[in-house]
Amino acid sequence: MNSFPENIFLVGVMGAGKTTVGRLLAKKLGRRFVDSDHEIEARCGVRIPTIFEMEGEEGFRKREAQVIDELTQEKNLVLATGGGAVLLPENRQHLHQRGVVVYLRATPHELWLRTRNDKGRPLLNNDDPRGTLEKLFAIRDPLYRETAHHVIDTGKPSVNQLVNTLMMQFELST
Ligand SMILES: Nc1ncnc2c1ncn2[C@@H]1O[C@H](COP(=O)(O)OP(=O)(O)O)[C@@H](O)[C@H]1O
Ligand SMILES: O=C(O)C1=C[C@@H](OP(=O)(O)O)[C@@H](O)[C@H](O)C1
Ligand SMILES: [Mg+2]
Repeated sequence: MNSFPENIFLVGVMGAGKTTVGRLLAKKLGRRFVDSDHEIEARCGVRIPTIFEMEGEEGFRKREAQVIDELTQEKNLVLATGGGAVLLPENRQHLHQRGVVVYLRATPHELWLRTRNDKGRPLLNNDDPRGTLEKLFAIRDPLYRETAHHVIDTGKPSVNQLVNTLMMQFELST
């Protein structure tokens, strides 16, 4: 038995490292890892951009809320959410109340460097992805802070360093 929190939920803007850090953290803790985007894709049988094309962002958000409600009721899970998961109050509440939430934070510039070659994020497939990230950061940063129990800067440290820092932080705070 270890003293780590039962559920760990990662939030943050696109490119913060939720999927990458979450997967390694779960491996080190021997926990199940789920990414809400991957779960939505598995249920729909199509990739995220196709869901946005067919149902718009609104349709995607409904699917995301359903998946987050279900997954947050599990135990011993590391969950990487999509960057927009905090937009709905019900998601913020479920995440905050059902696990320990970590906000992986980075600057819009750092986020842009990490996402600029990846076409799998429909909200960034426009002429000004950098400006979009700045706007999303401004709107969502307060929502991530409201939802999270911990905030950690991910701009400089490696994925390994972040996972080690998180494991130490959980050990100290439980
Ligand atoms: N701490 C980090 N240092 C360097 N690159 C990172 C770091 N965290 C994530 N990345 C890279 O950034 C990209 C986006 O990471 P990802 O985990 O998909 O972010 P998110 O799920 O938050 O959108 C990936 O190519 C990943 O390898
Ligand atoms: O920020 C957002 O609204 C989104 C973030 C994406 O996940 P990542 O944050 O893992 O890239 C994915 O859920 C979808 O493209 C929408
Ligand atoms: Mg992700």
